[in-house]
Amino acid sequence: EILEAERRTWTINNFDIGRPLGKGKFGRVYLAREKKSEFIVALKVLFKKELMKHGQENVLRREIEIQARLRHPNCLMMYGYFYDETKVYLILEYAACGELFKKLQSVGRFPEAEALTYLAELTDALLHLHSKNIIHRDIKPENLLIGGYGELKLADFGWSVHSSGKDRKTVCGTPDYLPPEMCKDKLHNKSCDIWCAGVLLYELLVGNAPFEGRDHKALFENICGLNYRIPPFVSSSASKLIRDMLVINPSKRRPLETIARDPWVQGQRLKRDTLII
Ligand SMILES: Clc1ccc(CN2CCN(c3c(Br)cnc4[nH]c(-c5ccc(CN6CCOCC6)cc5)nc34)CC2)cc1
Repeated sequence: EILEAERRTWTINNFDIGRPLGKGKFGRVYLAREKKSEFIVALKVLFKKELMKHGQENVLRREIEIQARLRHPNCLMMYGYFYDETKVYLILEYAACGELFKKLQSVGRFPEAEALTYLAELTDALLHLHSKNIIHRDIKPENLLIGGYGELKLADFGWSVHSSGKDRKTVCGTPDYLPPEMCKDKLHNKSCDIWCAGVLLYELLVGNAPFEGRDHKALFENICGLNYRIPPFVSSSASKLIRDMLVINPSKRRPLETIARDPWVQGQRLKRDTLII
């Protein structure tokens, strides 16, 4: 019944508010329960004043319009939204196992099968977005959540955009993850998500991002010069996959379709049939 609620107007009184799940620049996310259905959600509360002060209104507008269109097991659902005079509220799916980067921090780096399972799930989510002509553009561990079955959930579509064929210009994303074309002349398209998925795979397997630099200039030089090393503990198959995605020329990057269908990747995928309590 929460889905039929899309047409309903929600207010904060429909929810019991639980513990805070995290704080962001423009607001907070709370665990919450819809009173009638007792359905558990994550309620993202954003302060209008803060959003206006930093000109983030259209980032939020895009996040809402894009997330409302997505229905995929590896994309965090948005069930609805509402606002009052000071705040905007997004009613989001609750990912029971938290944030991927927190898990990465606590384990250091993931075993290959787990890292490749996350990559395969991210690829499935990105193929869903690309099928709707949406580029995410800001893939990084901070924007990836883990659902109750341990599955990856792509979240935070604030920087996503419709890529209706013509290339985009807005520079966005996280410096470590920026593809070369976004560091240089800023024209980019869907293949920037392939680069970011490659940076993510590296970070999940190694524990830190491939490109570093004491400042943005040094970082961009390393990105555009493809200056990174893959440590010896990474298998040759995983190394080859990383090298096939971290390619300067966007059109030469390995297409996501072939990654999702790669027999070795499929063979590594963990089963996601046990709820993690
Ligand atoms: Cl405005 C803003 C405010 C905060 C943030 C940062 N996070 C963004 C993601 N948030 C969550 C969303 Br959206 C949806 N489902 C979630 N589920 C969780 C979550 C779930 C469980 C935990 C508890 N950990 C689970 C793993 O084991 C250790 C304990 C921690 C976080 N966070 C979110 C939490 C806050 C981003 C933007």
